[in-house]
Amino acid sequence: MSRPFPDTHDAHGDPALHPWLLPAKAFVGVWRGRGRGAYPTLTEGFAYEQEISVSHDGRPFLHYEANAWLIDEDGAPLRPSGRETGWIRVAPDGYLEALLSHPTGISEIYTGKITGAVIEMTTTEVIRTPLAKEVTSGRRRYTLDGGFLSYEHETAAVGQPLAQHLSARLGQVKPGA
Ligand code: HEM
Repeated sequence: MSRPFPDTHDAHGDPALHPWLLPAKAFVGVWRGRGRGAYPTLTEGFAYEQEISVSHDGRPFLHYEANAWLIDEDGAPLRPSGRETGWIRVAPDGYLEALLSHPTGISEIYTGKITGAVIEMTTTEVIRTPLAKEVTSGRRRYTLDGGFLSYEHETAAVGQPLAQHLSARLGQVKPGA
């Protein structure tokens, strides 16, 4: 039985996007594309594909979900990789706060700002379970440009200061595609 109030990836349909989320309107949808990763502790970089979903149910928050898998040089999937899920809240002036949770025992709280087609956000707190790797902070910048969502993600972890971990460019997946 389907739920009576499912999330939608449509920022223009029913339910209407809550007015507080208007600064984030263009980010709502399903995005899919490729990225590259590295970290000072890793001997080599890696390539990945990722799908990011940003949806809403008419209330003043967005549901964010991202799934990534490593790929070889031909783009063939190798194995599942980073996943995260969480919630994004936005104020009418573009102030943004996000709670993102990872299966690796890490929860990040970000605050930031949406300025036109750019989201910039930095962690105020990272909470870890006893088994988690030592991740202490993060910084992300998402940019919309010509129907593509690109982002850069830096993280401070395992004794390293903030350093680039991920960089990707995703295209919008049209409904029904
Ligand atoms: C697209 C999402 C992501 C992908 C594809 C990805 C991929 C990887 C890969 C391939 C590694 C090397 C170890 C391994 O093979 O598992 C790694 C390590 C690591 N990643 Fe990510 N990652 C992602 C997101 C994240 C996020 C969101 C964080 C932090 C919150 C993070 C923190 C780390 C840390 C701390 C390490 C270990 C570094 C070390 O111990 O040397 N990753 N990641």
